[in-house]
Amino acid sequence: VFGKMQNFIAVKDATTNKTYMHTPHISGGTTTNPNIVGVSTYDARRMGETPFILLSALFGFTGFEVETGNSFFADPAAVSAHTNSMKINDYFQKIHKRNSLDDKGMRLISTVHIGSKWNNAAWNGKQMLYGDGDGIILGSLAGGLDVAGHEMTHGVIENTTDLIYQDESGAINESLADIFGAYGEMYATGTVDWDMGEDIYTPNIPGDGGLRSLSDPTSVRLSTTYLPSGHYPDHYDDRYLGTLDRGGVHINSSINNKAAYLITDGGTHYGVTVQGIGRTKAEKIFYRALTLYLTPSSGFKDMREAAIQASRDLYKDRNGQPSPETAAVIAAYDAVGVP
Ligand SMILES: CC(C)[C@H](Cc1cn(Cc2ccc(C(=O)O)cc2)nn1)C(=O)N[C@@H](CCCCN)C(=O)O
Ligand SMILES: [Ca+2]
Ligand SMILES: [Zn+2]
Repeated sequence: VFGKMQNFIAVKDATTNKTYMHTPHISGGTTTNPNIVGVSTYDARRMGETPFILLSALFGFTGFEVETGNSFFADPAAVSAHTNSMKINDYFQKIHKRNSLDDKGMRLISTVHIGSKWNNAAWNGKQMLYGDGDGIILGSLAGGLDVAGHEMTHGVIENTTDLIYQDESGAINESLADIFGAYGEMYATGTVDWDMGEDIYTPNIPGDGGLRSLSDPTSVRLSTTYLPSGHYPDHYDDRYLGTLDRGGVHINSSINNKAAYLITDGGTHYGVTVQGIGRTKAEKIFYRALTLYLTPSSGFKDMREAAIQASRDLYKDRNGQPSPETAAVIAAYDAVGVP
């Protein structure tokens, strides 16, 4: 689960005489202009999410130096957060030619051990935060490569379309975070996996999937944080219309997640058959839709139109007929009932 020891540099801070992890990471980019993206990982020493985010906003606090000491075994949560951020950055660099989260080479900052047994991870507008989990429902969230991808994609979204984190635009924001979290993990591991957080979910129960499923959202019970019961929806007609979870941003995201799954791997859903086009095409369509066509208030219908237009740009219609790629996008959004 935890990142293996990687060749990161343990930097000794002369003043505190403590070492912490810092990696001037050369990632991707062109041979003539390698983009050096700094990577720094810190320890919150169980400071709660709220006080941490407050200190971060007020003083730019990032946490304390990671105690690596001279022991060979550094803090595994810190190692995982550190190396996972590098892997996801490589994904955006190599696949989408994006130079870090802001496309300007911004430093990748992670802080681990947020809160006490905190069953969550978050993006605070500036960096990734990881809880240790309670060891029952979740293990250390830094161990999830798709979790890092999810949080870092929030950073990409904030630096591109900045979808309003509420109701339908919030659900699209959440969905794109799950989608690029999944794509980034699949790219880095070379294996297909449509679960979110499977590496950290119920650490004592192997093989029971993750917190959310992109391939079959209804197969996972809704997490108690967002709704007391029920399942994630896989059709627009079943979308949540209440006020919990900022209007169901982590609930209705599953509708667009299902569409992305169908576009990528294909399938028949509520009687509509989609011929999948594979991740290498689907990820380009979603990235282009996010960066060129979506706006902050975009909802599901806009997401459908943006994906169709992005696909048409990349995979031209032929004699008036949509390409197989565009046909897949249209069929997938038909299948999940987005008009
Ligand atoms: C990225 C992903 C691993 C994480 C998943 C997550 C974690 N939680 C808390 C949680 C976990 C497990 C349960 C359960 O009963 O089984 C309930 C709630 N709810 N969702 C997640 O989705 N976090 C949110 C955090 C939102 C902001 C937190 N203030 C996000 O990044 O959007
Ligand atoms: Ca996964
Ligand atoms: Zn999220």
